[in-house]
Amino acid sequence: MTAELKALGVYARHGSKVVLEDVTMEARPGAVTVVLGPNGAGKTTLLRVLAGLHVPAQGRVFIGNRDVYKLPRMERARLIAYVPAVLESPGLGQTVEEFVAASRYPLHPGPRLGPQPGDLEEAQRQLRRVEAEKLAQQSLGKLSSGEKQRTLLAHALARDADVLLVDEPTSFLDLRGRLLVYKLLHEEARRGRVVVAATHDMMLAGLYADQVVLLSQGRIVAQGPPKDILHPRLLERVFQVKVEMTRLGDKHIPVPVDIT
Ligand SMILES: Nc1ncnc2c1ncn2[C@@H]1O[C@H](COP(=O)(O)OP(=O)(O)OP(=O)(O)O)[C@@H](O)[C@H]1O
Repeated sequence: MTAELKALGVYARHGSKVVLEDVTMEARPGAVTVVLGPNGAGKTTLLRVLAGLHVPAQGRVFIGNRDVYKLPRMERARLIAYVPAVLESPGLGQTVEEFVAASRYPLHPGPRLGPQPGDLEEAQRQLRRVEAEKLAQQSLGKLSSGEKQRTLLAHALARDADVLLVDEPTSFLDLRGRLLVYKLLHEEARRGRVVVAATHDMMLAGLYADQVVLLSQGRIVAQGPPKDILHPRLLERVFQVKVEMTRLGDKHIPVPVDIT
């Protein structure tokens, strides 16, 4: 059973600029936690801090009682899969299938010897899940933005990690792709993983979040279940837009209708 992911009193900087201040949050297994905030709020930095990729200036990050920054690198890679918002890989000569399979290297002890038995099959399985199986033999450098985004998610899913951290996972996707990705994130959560997704889209948060962490100017403004956090007054203050609520089944969805 996966343990919860916790940030305690985290401060983070880029150079001399402090971009996260006193962030304390928890993401529990079984739930999709959405980090919601406008451009520049610190979402990417927070996800990278949680992933063990951006050392906090202060504070700590734990999976259960294990300090993420004290884990050996390969063990951390086995535990945490991080999906950046954009693919900036130097290995653009690789095929999509090779790239996705390479995500499984941390699962195999010893030197890197190329794909191990089962890795390519797992890559193909994850490419099918993101509806990108036709891309398997294409060069990574020749994909559209949306195709790259699907490939990045398949890459993370192939790691089979306890913790899945995804940064703006649907920014380049068509409507079916968006619905598919959040469906997959819920499937992963239901399998007992910790799933954290960052977005600036309050409607997506209303539709898909089990928990919301609302971030503004590097600080957490509120966190909890969507029904407690996604209130027009709070959202209007953070996003500086006028918000109306609409109902969809048992969900209350915030809809931005104008700028303020
Ligand atoms: N490499 C960097 N060097 C200096 N400042 C940075 C760097 N990366 C981010 N920042 C600054 O840190 C702050 C938080 O950035 P971050 O990318 O974490 O925000 P975000 O909420 O993910 O934004 P967006 O929604 O626009 O992607 C911003 O003010 C940004 O200008």
